[in-house]
Amino acid sequence: MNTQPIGFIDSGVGGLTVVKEALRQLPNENVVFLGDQARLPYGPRPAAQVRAFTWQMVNFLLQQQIKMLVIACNTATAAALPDIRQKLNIPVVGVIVPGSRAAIKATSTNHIGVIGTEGTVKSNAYADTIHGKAAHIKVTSLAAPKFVPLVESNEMTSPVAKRVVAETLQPLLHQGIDTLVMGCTHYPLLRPLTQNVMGDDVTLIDSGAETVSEVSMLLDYFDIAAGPKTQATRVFYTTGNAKMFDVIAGNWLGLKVNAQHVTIDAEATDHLPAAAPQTVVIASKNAGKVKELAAMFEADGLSVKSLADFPDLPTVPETGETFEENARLKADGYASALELPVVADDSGLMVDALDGAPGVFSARYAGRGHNDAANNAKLIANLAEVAPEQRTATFHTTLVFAKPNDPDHDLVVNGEVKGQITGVPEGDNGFGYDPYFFLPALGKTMAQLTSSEKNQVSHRGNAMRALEKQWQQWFTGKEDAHETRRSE
Ligand SMILES: O=c1nc[nH]c2c1ncn2[C@H]1C[C@H](O)[C@@H](COP(=O)(O)OP(=O)(O)OP(=O)(O)O)O1
Ligand SMILES: [Mg+2]
Repeated sequence: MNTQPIGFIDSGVGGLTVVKEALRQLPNENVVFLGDQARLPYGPRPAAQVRAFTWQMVNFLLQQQIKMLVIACNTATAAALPDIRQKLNIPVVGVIVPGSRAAIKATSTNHIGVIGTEGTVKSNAYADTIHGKAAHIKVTSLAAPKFVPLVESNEMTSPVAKRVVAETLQPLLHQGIDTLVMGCTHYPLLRPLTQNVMGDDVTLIDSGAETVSEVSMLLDYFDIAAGPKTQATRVFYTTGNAKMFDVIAGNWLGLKVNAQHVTIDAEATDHLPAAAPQTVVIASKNAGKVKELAAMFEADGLSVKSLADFPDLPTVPETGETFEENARLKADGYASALELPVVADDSGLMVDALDGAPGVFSARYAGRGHNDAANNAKLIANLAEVAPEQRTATFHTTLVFAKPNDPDHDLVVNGEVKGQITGVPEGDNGFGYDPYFFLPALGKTMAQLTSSEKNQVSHRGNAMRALEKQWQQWFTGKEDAHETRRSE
């Protein structure tokens, strides 16, 4: 008989779904739980950082003399389980193998769906585990990054939750999936909504609950179970707000919970970057711009969305008088509407002989509506009397990167390229004024360049290179105020 506690760790309250199952299946066991809510969510963080945070939690629980460790977090299991298991001399259990095993047992169509955080999906841990045991099974994985914030804000049953769950799960419907792994310990708190969307014929696998069966078996195997006479204790720690934790944990476990707030080794984590986004939304309706910016962001390893992915979003009007004002309006407006980090571009052509026109009015030079042909015709007409050597012009781009609801900390960069306006258009690539914008150094118009050649010399490419130097640091909140303050 061993009355030392079993330790559970998670990024937040999600691990409580595992604890709940442990209280049910193993009522004699003492339990100590640590949720790292101060640094939640783990899902979007780089694996190396998740590993570092997980080790800090482990070290905290080792001081509580735990006899077994349960990593009640899929993201942490995917990133850190092998390393931790190898270095500790107590049994260490993760959630991915038990969840995979249960899913294989449940499926009869041999098509399993997996929902998880970006980190878990990216690690491919479920697909690899399932295929390692049963290669013939098809696994379709989907990141559901919006689920964790819903649970942590105690929004499990709100209309917002209902809409988010329905929208997120849409891609998994009508594919023959008969088993869905809830591959994040937060997700069972959204189980009723999830079941409703997937339909009653789909078996939902609660990886956490399956994990407790494994814990139970290992307690017997190592002969370290607590005896029947134990007066079991349950101790809860959070690195975040203890009151909020008590509310969610109390409701979920049906217990009076009195969590203690703890700080775990914050000093050691100071140098670590906060989570950088893995997806950027390019807040533009111009397919030409989106294509160019997407190519550059994708080369940096980010996935890209554009406003075309959010067709119902109202258009943000460009009422500013400068490129920067308009780019800020678009970036701030769309970032708040989408609750996501976005990049906006405001750009245009400035012709010296026309005193900088069309400038910020480039898109509507010939009137409202985006008609490149009409804009170009007006440009050429206005330059009819201007000699070729006086047709010098500049393309300008202002890019603004914005976080949701934080317009005072936008990251603003500019890029330009100089050229000449030709009388005869050349080339079919690019968009807008490209066929008339001649680059003397290359002997070609912008429309005669491939998109990657254009990115190497263009105003947008130059702005993007300035952005690449700064955005990671800016995103993690350690930006240099000079680079981000309003430049007017
Ligand atoms: O590389 C370029 N090559 C050719 N033309 C370009 C370029 N870059 C901007 N332009 C022109 C197109 C448009 O006439 C105006 C931008 O207007 P601007 O409001 O920033 O963009 P937009 O309305 O087309 O899309 P959105 O506001 O949704 O990003 O300058
Ligand atoms: Mg526009």
